[in-house]
Amino acid sequence: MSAPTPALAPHKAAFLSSCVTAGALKFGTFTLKSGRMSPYFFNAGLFHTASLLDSLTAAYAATLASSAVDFDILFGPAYKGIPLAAATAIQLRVLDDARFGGVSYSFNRKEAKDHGEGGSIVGAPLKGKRVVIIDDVITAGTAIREAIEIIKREGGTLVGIVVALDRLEKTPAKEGEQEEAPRESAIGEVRRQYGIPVLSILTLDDVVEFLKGMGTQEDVGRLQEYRAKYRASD
Ligand SMILES: O=P(O)(O)OC[C@H]1O[C@H](OP(=O)(O)OP(=O)(O)O)[C@H](O)[C@@H]1O
Ligand SMILES: O=C(O)c1cc(=O)[nH]c(=O)[nH]1
Repeated sequence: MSAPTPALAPHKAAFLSSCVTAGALKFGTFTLKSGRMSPYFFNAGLFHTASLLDSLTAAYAATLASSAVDFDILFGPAYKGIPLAAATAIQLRVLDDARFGGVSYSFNRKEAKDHGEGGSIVGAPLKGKRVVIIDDVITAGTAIREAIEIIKREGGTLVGIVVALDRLEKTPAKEGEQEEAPRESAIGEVRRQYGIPVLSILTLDDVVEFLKGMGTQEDVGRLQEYRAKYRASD
């Protein structure tokens, strides 16, 4: 294996290296939630050691802190968003206690609890609060739209979204649309529809650049082919 390509910003190359250490970025053939077949897959669940979770959530915190988004609560959609939101809240406080010491986290249950405290929200109540969603990946946008509905229903105001990876891919074809026709990404749709920033630590372009320095010709070729086929118009 050779060193990462110099075209990447150092913090992105460092994060990609920890993806490789965690085994969280895989190349092969994967079925996505949307049903699309992808030659790569990002599994945030594999950042499960203290040091890997530290490096992943430090990258979320740095991305959010360098933006102008003002917020009260980090919301992590079940399941993978849960540890990401909680650990990012700690990272933000470590980064700047005066600015972020009062930040809370919150998440949903996939099934509502019918005993004890009951309900489907754990952590900070969202009512009247400015909420940032912290999740791993947005592809077709199904998961993020569910999270947005929960925040609305609970009376919170969505002010931003941060994901680890922007796959830069167009939404699946709706009825009557041709699969090959140009379309916006789910991230682009959400940005436009809600007028909020959707930030990412990495994009597919970064993964391709990184792989050029680390991977096989075959994997690079398959990623480039996939990107050409599914790249969004925005
Ligand atoms: O944009 P989409 O097409 O919806 O796909 C992306 C989402 O799918 C996965 O979550 P999943 O619902 O599988 O839940 P998990 O966090 O429990 O793995 C992934 O963690 C993203 O959140
Ligand atoms: O689209 C998905 O389902 C998806 C893609 C990906 O790279 N990682 C993930 O957890 N889900």
